[in-house]
Amino acid sequence: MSDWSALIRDVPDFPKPGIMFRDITPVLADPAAFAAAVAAMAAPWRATPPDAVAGIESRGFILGAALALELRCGFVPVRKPGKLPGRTLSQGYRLEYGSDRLEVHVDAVPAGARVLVVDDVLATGGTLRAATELLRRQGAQVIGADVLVELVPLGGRDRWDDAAPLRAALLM
Ligand SMILES: O=P(O)(O)OC[C@H]1O[C@H](OP(=O)(O)OP(=O)(O)O)[C@H](O)[C@@H]1O
Ligand SMILES: Nc1ncnc2[nH]cnc12
Repeated sequence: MSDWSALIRDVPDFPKPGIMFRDITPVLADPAAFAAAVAAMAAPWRATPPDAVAGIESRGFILGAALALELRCGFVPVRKPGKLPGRTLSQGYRLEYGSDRLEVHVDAVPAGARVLVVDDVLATGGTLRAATELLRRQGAQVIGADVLVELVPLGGRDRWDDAAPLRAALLM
């Protein structure tokens, strides 16, 4: 299996001074590494796959869509404001280097559908928390969350604090 994690590149002071940015684009650019990374994310969910993967814009779209194909389920976009054409629900949040809002279509999934929330990086945890609350407000049953990389010192897992499991393919 490819050591995809060795391809993650550290970029200091991006997007702001003091932030060490973990850049996953070299993993995505390498076919064997990309496939191995998605397989690692899929492994915990293969036995009981979700009805849908909800990917968080924008890096969560790349991994979430690949994971949905791998797990043979649907894909739901959780988007930044003003991008979805239908009626939406909206939720504000703070992340490691700023604040933003997320939106989801009111009819994104049927009530009670089993949804897995997916993103590339768990940092302070605000993004994943907001996406999960938004999907629950929409009527989804969030069965868990799945990230490629968990930045352990930033404490996102404490913020998660949820009965649904949070899986990370790599701890840094
Ligand atoms: O755990 P947190 O502190 O909330 O941070 C994690 C979030 O930060 C990044 O998203 P960003 O908003 O930079 O968007 P992008 O995917 O469009 O680059 C990353 O893709 C996660 O979604
Ligand atoms: N340090 C970091 N590297 C990459 N993505 C991030 N999202 C939030 N913090 C991040």
